Amino acid sequence: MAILGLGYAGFGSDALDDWRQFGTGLVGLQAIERGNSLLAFRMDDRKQRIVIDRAQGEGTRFFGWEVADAAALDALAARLERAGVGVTAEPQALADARRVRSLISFHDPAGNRLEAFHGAEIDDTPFKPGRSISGFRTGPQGLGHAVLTVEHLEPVMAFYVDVLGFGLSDYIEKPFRAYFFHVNPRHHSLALIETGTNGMHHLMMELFSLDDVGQAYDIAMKEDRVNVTLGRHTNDLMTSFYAKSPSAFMVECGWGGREIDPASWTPFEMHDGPSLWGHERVWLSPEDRAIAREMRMRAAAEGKRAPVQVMEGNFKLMSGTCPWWDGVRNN
Ligand SMILES: Cc1ccc(O)c(O)c1CC[C@@H]1C(=O)CC[C@]2(C)C(=O)CC[C@@H]12
Ligand SMILES: [Fe+2]
Repeated sequence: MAILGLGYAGFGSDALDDWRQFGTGLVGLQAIERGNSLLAFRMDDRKQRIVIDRAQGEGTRFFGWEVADAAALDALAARLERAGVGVTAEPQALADARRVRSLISFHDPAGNRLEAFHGAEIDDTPFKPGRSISGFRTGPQGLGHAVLTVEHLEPVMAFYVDVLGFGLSDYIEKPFRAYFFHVNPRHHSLALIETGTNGMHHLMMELFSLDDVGQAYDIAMKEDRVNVTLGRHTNDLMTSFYAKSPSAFMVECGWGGREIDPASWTPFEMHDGPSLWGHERVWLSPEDRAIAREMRMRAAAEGKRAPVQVMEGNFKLMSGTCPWWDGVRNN
């Protein structure tokens, strides 16, 4: 598959001070100041993973999809052009700003700006988290996942699957439509929810330790930023909560997501709802929260739970396959 992962993401926003505080103090990102207009965040050994740009309007966004090398980037550009998608070869100045060797840009059918790049720059100073956390699970799984809302699912899905080569992981048809797509062992790097409006729903970042998420939850509670309570998803088995970010989308802080084997994966329809437990939407009426809770508890009484192997996968990571772990642990 040409696309290896979600390498970076960027958002237009005026709220740089709020984003700095939110990113470092709640999520645990490392803030890098890039002049008056740009705030960059590191998550790992790369120079930047997320950028907030004051020069772009609130609501603008771009996603950086990673490919292996210059040949893969050329092949992807040719494939897009054959599919009738307009492709821009971006100048070196933008590649420098993105901290990559080279990139192209294009749009998905929902109007999201996509970039494809190779050669992410590695920083020569170790990642230094904004608060004491164990670190982010990135590497071959990319920065996390992005979830977009779309007016109509079909054309957007066709683009990601047929043109970009994303694989369908699973999907919900009722009571809403949501489709989950992978490009590597991360269960999904992209998901689409059909809401009738094209927009940004949330960005998920995965931490190495459940305590990192629990401690973020305490901070989010204190700052009144919890929008969806702590819970665990039925499909990627991620334990997470959703915080209100300073922009009009949520940030999901997660832990313990499963790995899949893209070569042997068969997509399926999810019939048991989005969560094994928790994930109450705080904006719902008490009555609607209770209805959703009843549904979860019925499934729980029937023994719905995650397999224990997921835990073993994470213990393996904790014994030192993460290159930036040692530098981070005692900060
Ligand atoms: C279903 C699901 C599995 C794994 C994820 O990382 C993930 O974000 C989701 C989405 C969960 C769910 C949804 O699909 C519809 C809108 C929901 C209810 C929210 O507003 C928060 C959780 C969202
Ligand atoms: Fe998510």
